[in-house]
Amino acid sequence: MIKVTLNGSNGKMGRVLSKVIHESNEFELVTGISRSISSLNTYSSFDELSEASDVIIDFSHPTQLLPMLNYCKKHHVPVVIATTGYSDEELRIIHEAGAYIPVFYSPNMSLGVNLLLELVSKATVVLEDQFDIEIIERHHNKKIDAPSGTALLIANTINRLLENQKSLVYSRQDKKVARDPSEIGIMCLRGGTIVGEHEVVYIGNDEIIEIKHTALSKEIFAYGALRAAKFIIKQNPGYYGMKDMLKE
Ligand SMILES: NC(=O)C1=CN([C@@H]2O[C@H](COP(=O)(O)OP(=O)(O)OC[C@H]3O[C@@H](n4cnc5c(N)ncnc54)[C@H](OP(=O)(O)O)[C@@H]3O)[C@@H](O)[C@H]2O)C=CC1
Ligand SMILES: O=C(O)C1=N[C@H](C(=O)O)C[C@H](O)C1
Repeated sequence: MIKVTLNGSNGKMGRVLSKVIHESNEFELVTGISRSISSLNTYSSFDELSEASDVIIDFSHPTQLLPMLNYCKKHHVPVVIATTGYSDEELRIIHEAGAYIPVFYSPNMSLGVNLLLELVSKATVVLEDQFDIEIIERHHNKKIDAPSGTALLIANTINRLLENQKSLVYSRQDKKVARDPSEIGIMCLRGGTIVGEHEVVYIGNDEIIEIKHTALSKEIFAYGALRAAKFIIKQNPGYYGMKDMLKE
C-alpha cells in the first residue's frame, strides 16, 4: 500500500480524494493537513505531523507551499502539487525544490486537458498569427483564484510557441482602443457548481475554431493525482509534470 498524506484534506478536492483513496486497494490515507481538524489523524500544520508517508498530495492553498516543501525536503518525501494560484516566485520555488526531492506539479490532473494542450499546440502552429486567440474558463462560485491555473498554462503554452510575442489580457474595461493582434484574452466565469471548463477560441476572418475541455466530476482530478503519486515515488529528485508521466 502506498501511504499518502493529504494536504488540504478537508477541502472540496481533499474530501473527494479521501473517498477515492478509501475505495482503492493501492493507497492508504495515513494523515491529513487541514486548518479545520476533521478527524483524529488530521493535523493543522506540518509541524505537528509525526506519521511517515510515501508521498504528499497537495490540493490546498499557496500559503501552504513553504511549510509543505520544508517538510518534504527535511523528511525526503516526494510531493504531488495540484494547487493553483501561485505567483511566479512560488512557481520558481516549486521548480527549485526538484533539486532535493521528486516534485510533480500540474495545475490540471485530468488526461483530457493534457490532450487539449496538444491540440491547441497543433492549432497554434498551423494558424500562427492569422487568428485572434481568446481563452474562456468557467468554474464554480467557490473558486478563489482567477484565472485558473489551467487557463494560464494554456496561455503560456501558446505564447511560448509564438516566441512570447503575445501579452495576456484579463480585462478590456479601461482600454479605449481596438483589440491588438498581440493579445491573448482570458475570460473567467464563476458560478454554481461548474467543475471546470476550458475553451480556446481561434477567431479568424469568417471562421472560428473552438477547442474545449469540460470536466464533469472532481474525481478525474483525484484519479490523475493518484496516478501522479504512483509515478513520482519511483523518481529521483527532479521536477516532473504530466508530460513526463504520460510518456511512461
Ligand atoms: N490540479 C488540479 O487538477 C486541480 C487543482 N485544484 C486546486 O486545488 C486547490 C484546492 O481546491 P479545492 O479543494 O476546491 O479548494 P477548497 O477551498 O475547498 O480547499 C482548500 C484547502 O486548503 C486549505 N487551506 C489552507 N490554508 C488556506 C488558506 N489560507 N485559504 C484557504 N484554504 C486554505 C483548506 O483548509 P480548511 O479545510 O481548514 O479550510 C482546505 O483544506 C485550489 O488551488 C484548486 O485550484 C482543484 C481541482 C483540480
Ligand atoms: O479550483 C478548481 O476547482 C480547479 N482548479 C484547477 C485550475 O485552476 O486550473 C483545475 C480545474 O479546472 C479545477
